Amino acid sequence: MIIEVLIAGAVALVVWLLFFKEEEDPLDKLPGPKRLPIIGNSWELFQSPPDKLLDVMVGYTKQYGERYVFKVMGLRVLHISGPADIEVVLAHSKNIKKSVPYDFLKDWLGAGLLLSTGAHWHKRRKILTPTFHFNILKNFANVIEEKTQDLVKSLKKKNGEDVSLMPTISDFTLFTICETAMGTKLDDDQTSATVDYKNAVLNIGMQMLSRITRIWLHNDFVFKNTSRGREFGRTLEVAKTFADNVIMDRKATREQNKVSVEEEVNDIGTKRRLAMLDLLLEAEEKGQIDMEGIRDEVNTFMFEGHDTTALALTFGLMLLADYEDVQERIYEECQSIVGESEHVTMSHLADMKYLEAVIKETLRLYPSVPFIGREIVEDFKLGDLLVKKGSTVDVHIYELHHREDLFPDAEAFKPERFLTNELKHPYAYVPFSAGPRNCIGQRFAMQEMKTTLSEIVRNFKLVPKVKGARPRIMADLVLRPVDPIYVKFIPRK
Ligand code: HEM
Repeated sequence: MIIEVLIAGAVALVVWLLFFKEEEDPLDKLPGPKRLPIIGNSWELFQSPPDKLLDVMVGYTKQYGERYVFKVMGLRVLHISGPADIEVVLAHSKNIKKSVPYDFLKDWLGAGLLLSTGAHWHKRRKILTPTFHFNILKNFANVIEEKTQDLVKSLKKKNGEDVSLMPTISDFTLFTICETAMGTKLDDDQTSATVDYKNAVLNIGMQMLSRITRIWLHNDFVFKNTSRGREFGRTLEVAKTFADNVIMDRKATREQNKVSVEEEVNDIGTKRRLAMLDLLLEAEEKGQIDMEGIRDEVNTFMFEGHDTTALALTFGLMLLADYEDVQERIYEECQSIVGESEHVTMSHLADMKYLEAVIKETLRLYPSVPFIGREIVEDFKLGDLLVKKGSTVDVHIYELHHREDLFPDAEAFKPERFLTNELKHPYAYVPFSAGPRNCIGQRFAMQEMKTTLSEIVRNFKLVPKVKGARPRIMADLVLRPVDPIYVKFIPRK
């Protein structure tokens, strides 16, 4: 470790002496932790334990306000948490390039939708957008409902014992994204592969965080030749092999059944399942995407499509267990809409306004994606402040959602605040981001979360292990509980 630090220091000094002549920049006038010559705030970054980065960032926002600058070597990172600034950044049509830390994922997610930029991103977004069209989501409804029924059955078998939420729920969301978007059923005999995949995703997040804090590992060549880099490579292989198997499985099914996307779209209402992966495989046949591109998208959607919703559901169930009155109100809403009907349908879901408010409030308090980073490719202005090309902007969704001026009594769980749809600013609430790079899967996510929570509340009363207990949280790619969360699911009579 000491050697790594000394090498980093020596390299930084040589680079600075040889090439560096800092230009003046309006961002330098903004507050922030004291920036040292050459290294800026790299030392603070290095000193922050990766699992405490969220706390450190929240602390800086409290200390310096809604705009502060953190400098990593010569790179100025502007951190913002005010809705007006966030609107300008997220709505910008040119500044859609992701920031440096996202590059650390490129050996995993490649040029998939989350990481790509420019014309490549536009082309992919156009191919993939139809996958989340209302009619296709309607087609997914059967699968989501079926998976939810499986979850309810497995929770009933627990006989009211404490259930650790995250592993249980992330199995459910992983199985659901595989069976809907990928058209691949994960059989029980794949359980160990599923666990390996989920652990790999967790490790990737942690490894990425520790790389962020060690700036000498930002360089790919250096990183790949360290033990951390080699370990990271092995972890990626586990995640990528899982995705490859899903692709092979769907390819084999298509070849056996001669599945066609056209046929399946026309078959809405039947049990046939249309998959995003089919759309990609058809695009491959038309020469619009190659196999590597498909792999990148499958890795991207499998990660984005299961981890984000698992976290939102986990935090949501934790809050419901604590707030019996909220559970009862959801139950009554479900009874009045669904009645004794066996299954929840899309039109039932559309009427569940209170449940929707509960989900929104959960995502306000615990946004699955707490930060978004952009590398600025074109100068732009935030009011009077010029933000120059080459800087980075970090959008702090977490702090935005916790502002007292936007959400009075901000730390309290109050779903009613979303019943009136009156936000104090159109960008006060952006759990799915906004603008051109907003979340492509948000309607899918809402459908899945509504189906799951309504079925769970229809079937169980939720009881917390310890009332009012809250886990410590951390942010890697997503916002995670550090401690396990346990809830009892007591079957309703
Ligand atoms: C509660 C659930 C979810 C939340 C809170 C969420 C949030 C977000 C956010 C904030 C972004 C912007 C990230 C950035 O700019 O760096 C994003 C992008 C994305 N999300 Fe989601 N997401 C959720 C569920 C899903 C699901 C279910 C899918 C897929 C089925 C998905 C697929 C994606 C993809 C592919 C992108 C990149 C879009 C692009 O850049 O064009 N997400 N999501």
